[in-house]
Amino acid sequence: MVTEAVVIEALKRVKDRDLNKNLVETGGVREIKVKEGNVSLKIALAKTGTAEQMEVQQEIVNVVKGEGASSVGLRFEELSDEELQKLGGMDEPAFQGPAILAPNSKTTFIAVTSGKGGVGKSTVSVNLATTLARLGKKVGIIDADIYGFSVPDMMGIEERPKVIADRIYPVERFNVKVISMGFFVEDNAPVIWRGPMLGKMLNQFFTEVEWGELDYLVLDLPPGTGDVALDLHTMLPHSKEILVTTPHATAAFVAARAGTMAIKTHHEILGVVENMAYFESRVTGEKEYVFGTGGGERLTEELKTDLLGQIPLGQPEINKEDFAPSVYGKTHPIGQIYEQISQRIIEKTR
Ligand SMILES: Nc1ncnc2c1ncn2[C@@H]1O[C@H](COP(=O)(O)OP(=O)(O)OP(=O)(O)O)[C@@H](O)[C@H]1O
Repeated sequence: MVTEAVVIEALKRVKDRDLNKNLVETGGVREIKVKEGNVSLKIALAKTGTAEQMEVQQEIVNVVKGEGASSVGLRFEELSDEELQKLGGMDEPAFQGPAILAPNSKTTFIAVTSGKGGVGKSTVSVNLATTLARLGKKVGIIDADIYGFSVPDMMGIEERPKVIADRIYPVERFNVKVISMGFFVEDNAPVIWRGPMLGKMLNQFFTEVEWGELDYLVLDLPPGTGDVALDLHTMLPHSKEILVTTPHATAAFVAARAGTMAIKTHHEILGVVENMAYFESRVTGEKEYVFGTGGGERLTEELKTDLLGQIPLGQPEINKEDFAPSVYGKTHPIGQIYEQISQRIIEKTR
């Protein structure tokens, strides 16, 4: 005959899915009434209104009927916060993805974005990556600018990544591990990318590339607020953003839109880099504001963030032995500015 004691024993065989403990252990059996084979129960779970609740419900009915009950009535409620705390909180579902994306990953993701093309986003990405590495950090860069992958050329990379046993090994240059969409495209052919393809490609860069341990992974994103930027926001909820703009009012205005998306998706904006900020005459030292002034400042005000630095117009020295057309050396005045910006980034991401 079904009794209260029998029902309790049966409920020990049913687990609260979120706590991985049986309903008696969790204190979730709130009420048991047994009357002429009819059992009525009130059960508290960590979470209700979920698919797991439906499973638990079915399992309770099965085990109690298995003990001879002719009917089982059920009501549910949630365990209190204090009870949950005493039970050590809910079991986090085990992370399934690549190590670099795991919640305990030590890698800081820095997405470099701009509103408009041609403002120097790739140049800034490459130089931040190389100076962060120069300052002793373990750094990787993903050239995700599928409309204009330029990072390999800018860094003077001619080789391709090695593939060993289905794992992709990034190319190393100036102590930065580099992966670019350009490595996987034949003969610089134009590519028509559709949204889902872009997301897949990016996902592969996280799952199939052997990054090793990284302090920073810099992402050179396509300009604007398109598919890739959106995918990335979902894929990397903790990534931090740097916005690149020129001093021109229009560039700053468009960049603000990209920044607003970061805010909406709860991404921290590390700050703004104003590129092509001025031209400094080597002869007189006088500064000319060729593209106007104030774009970077206006953007920082709008997004309530910091101006990380202003980079003047200027080309790197050409070094024939170690050719990299867009990487400013340690002693170049612009290289020094990048070093200061990198130092600020390190401070802000400690
Ligand atoms: N501070 C600078 N001084 C002089 N030239 C610069 C500077 N910054 C960038 N450039 C040049 O401007 C051009 C555009 O730069 P870059 O490709 O980095 O821009 P981008 O915003 O990434 O463009 P896209 O979105 O089209 O890829 C390049 O030829 C680059 O060498």
